[in-house]
Amino acid sequence: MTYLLALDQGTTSSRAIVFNDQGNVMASAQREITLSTPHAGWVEQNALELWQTQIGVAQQAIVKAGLLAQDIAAIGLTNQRETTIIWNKKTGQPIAPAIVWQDRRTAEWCESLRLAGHEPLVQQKTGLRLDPYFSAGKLVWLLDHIPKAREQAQRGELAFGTVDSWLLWNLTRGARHVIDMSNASRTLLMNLHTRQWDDELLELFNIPRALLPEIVPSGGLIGETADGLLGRRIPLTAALGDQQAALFGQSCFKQGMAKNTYGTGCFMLMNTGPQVQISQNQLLSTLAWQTPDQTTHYALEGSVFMAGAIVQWLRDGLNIIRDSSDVEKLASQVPDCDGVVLVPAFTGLGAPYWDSEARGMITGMTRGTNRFHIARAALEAIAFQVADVLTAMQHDAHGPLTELRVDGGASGNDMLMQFQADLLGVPVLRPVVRETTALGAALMAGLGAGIFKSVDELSGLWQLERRFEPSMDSVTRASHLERWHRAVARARS
Ligand SMILES: Nc1ncnc2c1ncn2[C@@H]1O[C@H](COP(=O)(O)OP(=O)(O)O)[C@@H](O)[C@H]1O
Ligand SMILES: O=P(O)(O)OC[C@H](O)CO
Repeated sequence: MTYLLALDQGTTSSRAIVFNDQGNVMASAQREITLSTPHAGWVEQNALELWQTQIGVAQQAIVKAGLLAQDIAAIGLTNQRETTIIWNKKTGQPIAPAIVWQDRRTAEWCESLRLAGHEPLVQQKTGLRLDPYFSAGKLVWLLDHIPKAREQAQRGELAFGTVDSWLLWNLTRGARHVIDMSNASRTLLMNLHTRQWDDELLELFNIPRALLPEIVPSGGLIGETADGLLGRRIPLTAALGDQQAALFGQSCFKQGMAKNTYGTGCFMLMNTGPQVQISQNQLLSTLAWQTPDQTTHYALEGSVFMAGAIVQWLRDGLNIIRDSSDVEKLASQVPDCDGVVLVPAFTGLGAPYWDSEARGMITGMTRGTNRFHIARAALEAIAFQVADVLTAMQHDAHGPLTELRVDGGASGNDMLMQFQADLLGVPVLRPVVRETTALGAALMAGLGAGIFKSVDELSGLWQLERRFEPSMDSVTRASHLERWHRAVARARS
């Protein structure tokens, strides 16, 4: 039997999963990550903790599977995207905490570039927007605020990377300073058409080129784990951003196929094939992956910042549930929200609104409103945001989607999935393996190591667990959406 190890460094935890070559989970290990918010709008993590937890769970997963390092044919890495780290090449020490994708400290930097009229050029080159979400602003912030960082960067003493770069640097003990193409496409610095760092953008943002990693394909030999880390050296044959990995793990290999991941946020990606398609409807264009045969796929993406995180807020902010999975029981105590709508604009709104100023709001409350209604409205809010993204995606795709594949922590919630299918009017398909992010990384690693000969060989591995059929009539659907859009308009004003 051949085994593949997926390393999945996410926002809330570091995970490692051992798969066999049929895509079945053999063993897994997971550790939570600390997140700190030292100022309003700031979100940071300790880069060393990301590395230490990730290597720790990798060792644990191999042991739990009853294997030795020599039994692992290859490693595939996948990660939270956009999160920005700069470290000293000599010491390997980060110069500051990692600035997490959710961090909004660079809102003013983005606004000034937007006011100067640069957004159309940036969008045409990168497929992205001038939003604090992406890495470039975070990188510039570090260069401008950490003493001596800019001079050191100019002298080539520092390295910039997203989480994949940082982990690959550590896994190879500094032998490789690289970034995979899908992660590079989230930095605001890679030209989506040439798949190279863009000199014009580097100049516009004043970023020294010496800081940047080498861009490598998502699948193919990147390097080997350093001696002593996991026992024997293991080939590192894949790296890709977690949402792109989930698209791959969902077997969305063909143009027009789409998935939505319900994690901390929600990320819907649709494969648009080998051509870049710049969105006309407030979505992002991104690189999905480049396989070892040099085939590149692109995707349209709708990123929603608050999804499962709303449920965490019910748990930690309102204390009305103990565990995230309790929300379904609470919400099903009432037949509907009784007019209550929750707009989860806690950190503004992502796609398709891109409004940093919008703030959270609960509308339609009466004396009869109770925690059951709030819990239900929280779940519905996840589905409403996804519906807005899907509408935009259908406009970009010039046609309706025929199905939506789903995964991520909150996709286990049957009530949410049924409401989602009802709102979309599209069947929602949940696979047996819901760890599709890790699966995607493992399968890509298998391709990179030559265990699988082509992507076609992988299509048969996807298995349906449950299909949610839409059952809501169109009048009810329209009235739900109308109430939601009215609430969104108020949260934005
Ligand atoms: N049954 C559930 N219903 C709704 N949300 C859930 C449920 N179970 C987990 N979640 C939410 O899913 C998120 C965790 O999903 P996961 O895919 O592990 O996230 P990430 O990859 O972003 O770390 C948490 O925000 C949690 O609140
Ligand atoms: O760690 P996750 O699963 O919340 O994913 C984060 C995304 O990659 C951010 O773009």
